[in-house]
Amino acid sequence: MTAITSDASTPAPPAARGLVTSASYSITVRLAADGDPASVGRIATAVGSAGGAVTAIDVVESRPDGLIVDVTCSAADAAHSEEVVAALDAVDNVHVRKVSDRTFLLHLGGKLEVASKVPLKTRDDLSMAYTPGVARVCLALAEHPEDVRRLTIKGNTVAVVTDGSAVLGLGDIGPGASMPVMEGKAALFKRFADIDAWPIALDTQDVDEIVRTVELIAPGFGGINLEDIAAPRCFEIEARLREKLDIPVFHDDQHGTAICVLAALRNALRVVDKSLEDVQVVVAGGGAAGTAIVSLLLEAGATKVLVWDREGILSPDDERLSPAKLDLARRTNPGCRRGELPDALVGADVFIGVSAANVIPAEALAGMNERAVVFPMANPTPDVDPVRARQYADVVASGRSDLPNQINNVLAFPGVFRGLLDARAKEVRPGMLLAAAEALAAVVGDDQLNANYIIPSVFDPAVTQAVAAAVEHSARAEPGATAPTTTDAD
Ligand SMILES: NC(=O)c1ccc[n+]([C@@H]2O[C@H](COP(=O)([O-])OP(=O)(O)OC[C@H]3O[C@@H](n4cnc5c(N)ncnc54)[C@H](O)[C@@H]3O)[C@@H](O)[C@H]2O)c1
Ligand SMILES: O=C(O)C[C@H](O)C(=O)O
Repeated sequence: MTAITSDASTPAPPAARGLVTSASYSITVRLAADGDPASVGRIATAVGSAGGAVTAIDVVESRPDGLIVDVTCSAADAAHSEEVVAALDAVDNVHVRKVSDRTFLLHLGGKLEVASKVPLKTRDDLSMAYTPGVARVCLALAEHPEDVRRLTIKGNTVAVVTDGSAVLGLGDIGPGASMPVMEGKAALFKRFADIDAWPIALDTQDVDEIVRTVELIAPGFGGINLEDIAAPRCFEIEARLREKLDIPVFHDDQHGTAICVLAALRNALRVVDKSLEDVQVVVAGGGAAGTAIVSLLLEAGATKVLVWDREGILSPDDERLSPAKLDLARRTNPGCRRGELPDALVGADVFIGVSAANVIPAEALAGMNERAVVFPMANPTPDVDPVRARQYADVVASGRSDLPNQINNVLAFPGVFRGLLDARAKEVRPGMLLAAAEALAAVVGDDQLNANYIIPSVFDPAVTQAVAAAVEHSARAEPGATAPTTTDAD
């Protein structure tokens, strides 16, 4: 648990600073209060006046002369948590005993465990689940390797593999520090698709070593989810693994994002009554997410896409470009248009931001066409302020959970892998990604669609089901994309 750090300056009240409380800055403060019945009310008032939100007050101990109380409340950030604690400490006859950060408490010991699916209560159980009975199953698999998916965890297990080089918006923080994200991803796989995923954080950023390591561990997995590996290394790693392995390899930061963006864009264009084939799209950020988004949009029928990155609008005649960006430029900008992001946005219908925080002011959107669609998705701070973007666009979506239209990969990857595993897919093909995006878009019915609801909630059970069914169907329809069916070894 981290200590909550102090800030010597006196900040303006949280509401005046535009702060919004969030469960991710949730604290539990243990307080000793006197026996005055009004104390609990004073405690709640103190939290509220400091801008915090009380979510629970639990009496831990009651004595004739006082109470020990746990107050749980949400704050807006770490500094604000400290203001809330200070406000509680200032209440007459109330003393702060301990402050716990609930997000850190939730991570104690990690977020995952392995559970046995078979009973191990008797010697008979042991004889079947382990030696000697297990040996017969091993020999059967040696004879019929195609049955490994059916008789082991392989058929329902995904490796979540990272090198810790591009973790969330945090950058290259290394394999150990990446583990909470990888564990979280595995927890989401289980929660939304009942897939047993395992975090694998590699202590190398060498492409050859990563490829070889994943190749070596692949026999025990039904799929590989590459996660938070920096571009352009991620492109080569994925391509080489796809070449070598007979299980699907899917870099979620690329393809999961692309599926969600295409789904959201399909619905946004329904709202503004424009078609993908006709709109001018501008993508900021030609990295992992941007490259995959562009590929899927082109696959889906988009004809006018420009990509902007550090070098300006990516153009095939720009000698500074890396091979990956050059390829992107060739596929999007044959006319060699040059300029900066505001130039690209003049006359554009759609802006998709997957670059970095605040790369343009909202005013730069003014040059876009009527009924513009703007998706600034850089996390945690979007490429352009999504609230101010509403002045210039009819539909706005971002990665933020505190605004409408949150685009998050969890809408896609659980269903994608559920479908791939159920189809016994050996590989991922573009048709499967397209099918996933169209199915995700279709979850929002005509009677639900509006500018603030272009993408469904991840808690809608129809989401994973629809994506999984579409991917499974698409995989089965693709010649050679699935493994042969099993024999009846039992
Ligand atoms: N669902 C989502 O909300 C979602 C999904 C994926 C990525 N993202 C966000 O999108 C962003 C990019 O992710 P990625 O995985 O593609 O990262 P990446 O590092 O592979 O790519 C980022 C690209 O943006 C460019 N870039 C960065 N800062 C720039 C600047 N100031 N000006 C111009 N170009 C700049 C980089 O050169 C790079 O090509 C991140 O903020 C990430 O959190 C959001
Ligand atoms: O995995 C996610 O949902 C987060 C996203 O990919 C991001 O990089 O911000």
